[in-house]
Amino acid sequence: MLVLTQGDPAGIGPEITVKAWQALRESGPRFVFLGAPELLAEKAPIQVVATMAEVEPVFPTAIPVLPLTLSTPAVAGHPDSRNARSVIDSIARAVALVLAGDATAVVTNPISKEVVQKTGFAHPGHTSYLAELCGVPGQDVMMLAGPSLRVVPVTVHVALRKAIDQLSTELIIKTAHTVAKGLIRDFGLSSPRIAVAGLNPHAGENGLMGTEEQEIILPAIQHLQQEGLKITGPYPPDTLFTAQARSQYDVALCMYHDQGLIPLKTLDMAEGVNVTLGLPIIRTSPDHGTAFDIAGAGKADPSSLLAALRLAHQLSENRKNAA
Ligand SMILES: NC(=O)C1=CN([C@@H]2O[C@H](COP(=O)(O)OP(=O)(O)OC[C@H]3O[C@@H](n4cnc5c(N)ncnc54)[C@H](O)[C@@H]3O)[C@@H](O)[C@H]2O)C=CC1
Ligand SMILES: NCC(=O)COP(=O)(O)O
Repeated sequence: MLVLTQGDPAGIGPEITVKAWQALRESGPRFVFLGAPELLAEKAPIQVVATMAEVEPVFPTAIPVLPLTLSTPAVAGHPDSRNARSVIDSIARAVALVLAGDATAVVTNPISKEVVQKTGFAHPGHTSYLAELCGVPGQDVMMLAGPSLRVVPVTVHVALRKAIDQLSTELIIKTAHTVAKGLIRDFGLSSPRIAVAGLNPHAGENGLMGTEEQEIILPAIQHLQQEGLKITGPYPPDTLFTAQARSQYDVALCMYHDQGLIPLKTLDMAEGVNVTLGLPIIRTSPDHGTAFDIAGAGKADPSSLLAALRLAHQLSENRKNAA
């Protein structure tokens, strides 16, 4: 049984939750929504439950809801930081359910980083908060996975100037270790092929356009190769995502957020899934955000959430079988 968080109540989370339930109610995978019941109640049959034991038989006929309270009524498209507490509580309670063995994986609906950070939330998003909740702070790695491509940004939610400053040989090595372990254990790849992007145009062209490749990235690759990893690069970023290049690797290690997420969303926006590696639990999420601009309009596409629910189920089965 998966647990699906509320996400921002003013975003498209409630709408895609209902659409996902309509698609999965007969076939599964089954999930329980951990959020305010009124977000779904007008759009679909719901059943408020008190414990996880009640969830399973409810799913084919109603969305099972473990209830949370909002501080103020949600208005689609108009986020309100007074509801940030319930957004954060939903994530924390979902993780606790999985750690306790009452649910198999956490799937998160999108949150607004701006809204939660206004209330003092100290994390740039779910990913590092999940690691903290799981007792493994700093071990989290973000991976976006789609049918065409997997990407991992080595630096994530920081300004581009800071991302360049944050890049280090040690960070690349640590990230690659987590990626290789996750792809082997959860995705069933026996020897994942990792391609590493350069940072600069033409991957620096031998120092002509930047030295990070020679000073930071190449030493990490050489170290990891000596450990036996199938890792190559640094490759010029502009040709790393062609169909021919993608056929040569299982995951691309990217030096900053948009270097990886632009190709991923361009190729796979509808079916892209955000997976957190490095945790003792499985967590997935749609690749998109809160989409406040279309919230409440009935236009939201549930495909990425559906892919996230299906992948969470598959990964938890893989992990169970591997154990
Ligand atoms: N996992 C998460 O919690 C994520 C949260 N965010 C947050 O979401 C907020 C908005 O971010 P944006 O950059 O505007 O990205 P966004 O993904 O929310 O929206 C970008 C564009 O794509 C459209 N779109 C997104 N998902 C769609 C769907 N399922 N169906 C139809 N159209 C869809 C939107 O209408 C908008 O035009 C920010 O606060 C950001 O931090 C962004 C990405 C992931
Ligand atoms: N760009 C990906 C994103 O914003 C998701 O972040 P997180 O909330 O999963 O950490």
